This record gives sequence, C-alpha cells and structure tokens, in this order.
Amino acid sequence: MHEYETLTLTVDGRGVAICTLNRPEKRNAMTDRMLAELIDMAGRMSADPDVRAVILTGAGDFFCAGGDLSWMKQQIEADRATRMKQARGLADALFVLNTMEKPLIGRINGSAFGGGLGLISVCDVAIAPATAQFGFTETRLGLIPATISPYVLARMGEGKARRVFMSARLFPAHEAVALDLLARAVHTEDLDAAIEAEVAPYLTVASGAVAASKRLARSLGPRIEPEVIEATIKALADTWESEEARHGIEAFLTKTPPRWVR
Ligand SMILES: C/C(=C\C(=O)SCCNC(=O)CCNC(=O)[C@H](O)C(C)(C)COP(=O)(O)OP(=O)(O)OC[C@H]1O[C@@H](n2cnc3c(N)ncnc32)[C@H](O)[C@@H]1OP(=O)(O)O)CC(=O)O
Repeated sequence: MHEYETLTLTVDGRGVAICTLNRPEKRNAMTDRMLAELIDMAGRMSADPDVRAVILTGAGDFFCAGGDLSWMKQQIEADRATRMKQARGLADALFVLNTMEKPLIGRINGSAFGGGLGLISVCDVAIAPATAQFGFTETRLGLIPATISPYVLARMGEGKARRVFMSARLFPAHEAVALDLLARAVHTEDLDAAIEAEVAPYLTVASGAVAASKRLARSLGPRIEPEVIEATIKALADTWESEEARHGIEAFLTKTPPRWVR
C-alpha cells in the first residue's frame, strides 16, 4: 500500500483499510508530517471505490499522546503567520478525517491525551480497552483544547466539556463511554472481535448510502461552521504565544515539573 513516514496503511481483500499511527517511541504524538499524511490517507481512502471501511489505530500500547510538543515548541519560537499555518494543519486534518466518505472506526489500542481525543472524536465509532486512560491534558501544559474542541463538543456537549477541558483530569475508559467519546470499553483481548463486529455491517451495505447518511448526520447535528474552525485556529495560535505554553512545553521536554506563577 502507500508508503508513509508516520503512518502505516494496508487494505485487505474485503476493502477494510487499517491506518496505524506509527510513532510508538513518541506515543504516536502528531507532528505536521503526520497531519499531512492523515489528510493524504483520508483523501485516498474516500476516493477508492474498493474501500468499505477504515480502521484507525496506533502502534504500541498508547493510542495517541496528542500534538507533538517538540513541534508545538517550534510554534512558540515562530512568527504569527507560521503559527496560524501550523494550527490550520491540525484543524484541516481533523476536518478531513471528520468528513471522510467512509466509516472511520477507531480501534483505540490504549490511552489518549489532548489531540488524541480529537482523533477519537472524528471517528464514527471508537472502542478501547477498559484499562485505557484519557485526558484533555492541555491546561497542564499552558495550552488549551482548541482545534479539537468542535468535534469533542459535538459529542459531549458544553457542560461536560467544560469540566474535562478545564481540569485536565485523567478519566478511565468507562467514563469516556459516558462522555460519548467511546462507544464501548472492552477487555483488551476482546478489542479485535469488537472492532470486527463494527466492521462487518459495512461489508454488505451500500457504500454510497453509507457516505450519504454520514453527510446527513453531520449536516443535521451540531454545526462545525467555518467561522468556528477559524476561531479554534486563532485560539491555538494565541496559546502558542503565551508565556504559560512556553513554560509548560519546555518543562515537559526537559522532564521537569512546571512551576506556575499563579
Ligand atoms: C492538539 C492540541 C493540544 C495537545 O494535544 S497538547 C499535548 C497533550 N499531550 C500530553 O499532554 C501528553 C504528554 N505526554 C505524557 O504525558 C506522557 O509522555 C505519556 C503520553 C503519558 C506517556 O508516558 P510514558 O511514561 O509511557 O512515556 P514517556 O513520557 O517516557 O514518553 C515516551 C516518549 O514519548 C515522548 N512524548 C510523549 N508524549 C509526547 C508529545 N505529546 N509530544 C512529543 N513527545 C511526546 C516523550 O517525550 C518521550 O520521548 P523521549 O525522547 O523518549 O524522552 C491543541 C488543540 O486542541 O488544538
């Protein structure tokens, strides 16, 4: 299948694609390269008439540790135009994944933080092991959940989002189910069977109708309007300009605890 640097992509004889985030040594954190490759993958899979469903998963034990903090550190040093361009890369990847013409099934192989929960939120269904942990950890880093927020809010609503966004509290898989981030939490050994059960219906139903019903659900559900996305891009570029983000990211990368002034 297609060669990527940060992803692996295979398609089996049934038309089931498996896209794996493949930076396990960095807990599959998302770089600009990975975002561009996800956009390319989504375009290819949407356009391929032989593909009936796409499974999104991660290599190793962690699903995705969110935005790559070394990449974010570069944005802190960058000028405003670069920050906006890079923030847009993240927003674009989420938008393109959310609007894929194929079912996107999250085989959430482990924990997910920050932007990793954005990836989960653009899946049509996501299932994880009951032992996985989740958290919108941005405020620990002086950052905010920005580009991911429209997709997360569409799932859990404002009230629940405020609580988990602001506190950065880690929560277990069963709470992620209650928040509508996950459809189910299963024993690790049952994960592949649960994913297979989600894939099976797509092998027989009409692909055009699947794509149309996904478009309809999106258009009738909470609106992901261009101005909302623009606001999230500006918010991420703004947060990269903050002293808190500079300090929080530096503390993470140098493996020291952050010392918040207030
Ligand atoms: C999308 C938006 C915002 C964000 O996503 S902000 C980022 C949110 N993510 C986090 O807060 C996760 C930070 N990472 C951790 O807390 C831990 O690393 C972990 C994921 C819990 C894993 O812990 P573990 O003990 O298993 O492993 P290490 O800590 O030793 O990590 C291994 C290796 O991976 C590197 N790494 C982990 N996460 C990241 C990351 N997000 N970015 C870059 N690198 C990461 C870590 O540095 C280690 O690397 P070494 O070279 O081996 O030191 C904004 C929006 O919404 O718009």
